[in-house]
Amino acid sequence: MAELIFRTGTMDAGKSTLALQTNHNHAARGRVGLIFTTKDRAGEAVLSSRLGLTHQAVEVNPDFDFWKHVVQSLTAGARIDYLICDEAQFYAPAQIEDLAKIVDELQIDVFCFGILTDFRTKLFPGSARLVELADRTEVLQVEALCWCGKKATHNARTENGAMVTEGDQVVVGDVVEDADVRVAYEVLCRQHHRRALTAARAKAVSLAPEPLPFG
Ligand SMILES: Nc1ncnc2c1ncn2[C@@H]1O[C@H](COP(=O)(O)OP(=O)(O)O)[C@@H](O)[C@H]1O
Ligand SMILES: Cc1cn([C@H]2C[C@H](O)[C@@H](COP(=O)(O)O)O2)c(=O)[nH]c1=O
Repeated sequence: MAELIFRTGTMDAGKSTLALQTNHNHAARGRVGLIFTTKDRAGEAVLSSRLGLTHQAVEVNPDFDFWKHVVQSLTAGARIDYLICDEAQFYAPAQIEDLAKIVDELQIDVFCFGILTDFRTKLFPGSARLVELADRTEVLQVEALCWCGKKATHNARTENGAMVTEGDQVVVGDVVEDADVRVAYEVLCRQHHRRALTAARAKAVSLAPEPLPFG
């Protein structure tokens, strides 16, 4: 039976790497797959991992029709055993529903990869629909860490080095600790996300001079 699988984790957890490994492992056994992504940091129509691997992909725009694309390919004689779908948090809920239909009606495995929540800790609509529809939702085993050493569970957005909790849900960016980068991201544990305590702020606080003792 084909399956819809959602593999999730914070930013920088290794999702795109796993997407490329999944493709490699299936292709190595003679299975034929299609690769999709959207808004990858490396540019349009490319799936990139921070480990340096990249693969050409179909860019999923808001009006992209998965069902039509797959049915047209099959009708033209192509073989499709599986789909790899990266940055799936950005897909529209209707596109996720089409992926579920592809699994059920065409018996094609669909492997989705993406983050669950945004910088405000709110679910992305695409990820919410995946959690609702997937046969399995798996959290990546390789854990990204908060600066304190605990497992990172949340994605923080920084603007000019300071954590923000307001703004557009979608802003493409990377995890970098550099106050000169206008918009960046940092993974944190819940406690430090709640307190807006990023690595830079924690360092600044720990370097602040001790107040003079009174009396
Ligand atoms: N120089 C490096 N050496 C070893 N591993 C690295 C290096 N740079 C990045 N990584 C690994 O790559 C992971 C990020 O991979 P990536 O697939 O781009 O993440 P995601 O798609 O989840 O944002 C990091 O968590 C780390 O494990
Ligand atoms: C938290 C958050 C992230 N994004 C963007 C930033 C990146 O371009 C991607 C995540 O990519 P990764 O491969 O998982 O590192 O999502 C965003 O647009 N809004 C957010 O709130």
